[in-house]
Amino acid sequence: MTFGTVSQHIWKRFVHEGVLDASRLQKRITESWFRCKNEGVNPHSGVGKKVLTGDTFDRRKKQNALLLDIAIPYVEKLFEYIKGSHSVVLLIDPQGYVLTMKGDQEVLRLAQTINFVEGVQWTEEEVGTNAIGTALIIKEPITVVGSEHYSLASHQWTCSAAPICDEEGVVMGVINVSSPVQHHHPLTLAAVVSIAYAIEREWKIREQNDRLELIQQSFDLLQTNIPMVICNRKKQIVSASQDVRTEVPQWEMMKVSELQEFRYMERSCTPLYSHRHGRHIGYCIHLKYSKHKVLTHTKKIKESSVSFIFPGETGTSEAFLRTLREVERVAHTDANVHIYGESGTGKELIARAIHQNSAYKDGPFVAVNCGAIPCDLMESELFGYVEGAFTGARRQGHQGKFEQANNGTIFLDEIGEISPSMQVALLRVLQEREVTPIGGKKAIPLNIRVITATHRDLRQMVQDGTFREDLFYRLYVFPIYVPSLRERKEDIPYLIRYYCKKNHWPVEIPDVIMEKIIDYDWPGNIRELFNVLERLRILSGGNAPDPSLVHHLFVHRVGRTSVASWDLSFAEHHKPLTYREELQKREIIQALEKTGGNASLAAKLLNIPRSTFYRRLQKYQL
Ligand SMILES: Nc1ncnc2c1ncn2[C@@H]1O[C@H](COP(=O)(O)OP(=O)(O)OP(=O)(O)O)[C@@H](O)[C@H]1O
Repeated sequence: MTFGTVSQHIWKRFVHEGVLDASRLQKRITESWFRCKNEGVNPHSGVGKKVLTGDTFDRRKKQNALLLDIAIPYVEKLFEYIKGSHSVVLLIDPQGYVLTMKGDQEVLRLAQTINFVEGVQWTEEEVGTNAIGTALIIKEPITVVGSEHYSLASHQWTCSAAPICDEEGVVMGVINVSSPVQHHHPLTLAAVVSIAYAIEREWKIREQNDRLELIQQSFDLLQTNIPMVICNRKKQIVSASQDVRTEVPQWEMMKVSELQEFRYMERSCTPLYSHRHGRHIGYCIHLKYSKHKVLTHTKKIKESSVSFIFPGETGTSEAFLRTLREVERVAHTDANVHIYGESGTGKELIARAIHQNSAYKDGPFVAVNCGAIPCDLMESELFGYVEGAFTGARRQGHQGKFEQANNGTIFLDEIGEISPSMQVALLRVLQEREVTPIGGKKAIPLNIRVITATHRDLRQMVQDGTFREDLFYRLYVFPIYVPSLRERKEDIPYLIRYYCKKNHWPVEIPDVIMEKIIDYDWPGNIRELFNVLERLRILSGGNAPDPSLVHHLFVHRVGRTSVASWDLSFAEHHKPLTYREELQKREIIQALEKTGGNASLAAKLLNIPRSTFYRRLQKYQL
């Protein structure tokens, strides 16, 4: 039997054999099916399991009072016009709970048979691909028809949903219309999109009105001799006392937590309610001024009552904070994460942050640079080998990276560089969640979080046929973009302070150098910035850098930007070497010179294994 665009045959092949001809399915549905498979959603069920009732449901409705207040009249209006068309209209909260449901009686009864009722949580994780849950993840409107649903229980249904977002793109809820599949109407999606848009506009007007009221209330609340701010519900500042306004030039709509950078700490926080409608609209926050600036290597970010550890400098740019919010969202799940962004932007640090904030945090974090391992060594590096597996194998065998990372996280950097045969082997390990060392007979079960990264466009590689599509969907479950330093220039002063503190170099960078640094394009991103600082520190002999050093730093012109002479190599390859790496490179060149270019002898001379020597040759492009 065929419903909508997908035949049951395609669905069956995917759920039973994992085989999918993606050209037969729309992209969003394909991606969602892979997500469901990875999450272990049961394709043969799909009946609602988590249903809130009584007090718990009332509490949830209270939490979403504003959404309900704005959206209910639209839900009712829509229902008035689609009554008798065998449909139900639903309003859903950001966590996927159905807050209200209006519909034709016979359809409500049918919905009850799969527990599609008020209070149920209707997310991808609970019931598989469906318009509501999938719209919540992709933040786009979507229609899901018949067998496009991942789980069997919804195969008789067609659903169209549109997310309701605030001005910053945060999902506030979802509006959805569902019908038995034989009553599918192609224009339903247009209707839900229009309703979502109308709700968003009204939401915006209400927020503006609440903001005006907060400003009015602040006339009475703000006292000139006490530092304090008035904020909206998201703790963004709408009004501030005179001293805060003077000390913090960009205070307007800044998050209260960011005031820490200006030495203001939160002392007390009182909720404020509207005199017009009585709902909670914001906070009055008393501050205290600290003598010392708060600067930590490990920052705790408090956002919407979830705490999150980041082992580096966060800065204040929206671009990077957006990335951190994604990290925070995905860290506690099991989803495979793919991190992409230019070289040196901090992809490995992001991977570490995910590990440290996940359930695997007590296990190992094993990073593997797939681009640095020669093709023929890759399999033994990743999967290990047993004693006597091949000529030249170590006596006691070798534990592979997957096994080393068991119960923790494996970070496969430069995943785009692995060979086609390795892609097949990796896919097998990911599918079966076990690894068999070369020459071994026993498979080792894996309980592991997999994070991958690349500076290349993996999607393009799939289109070009150089990266397997099935492996791509396994790895690309939750992509995270790390912005380049050019996109977050306001973070540069924070990163400089971070570097100085970490290297016990308590100096002020002269304005003239700071300006040059901020002006520069940073093709090698944070790695290049730290490299430049390291040079600056060495040239200054550990003292405060002299402004005249600016001329020594920027002497040659390469391409469109000026770079220092010692930076020519990385400007060309877009990947700067650290000071240690440069020493290592020099040692290798000297050893090769001494041995007349004989690699084995050079490796012996340096007292390192030949495989390491070859890896370094490749790394330094010698
Ligand atoms: N937010 C940050 N705070 C402090 N240090 C950072 C930050 N981001 C990156 N770094 C530092 O910059 C350097 C490069 O970072 P990292 O190796 O994570 O980048 P990458 O994107 O993985 O690079 P590649 O693509 O070349 O592997 C490292 O020394 C790292 O510690």
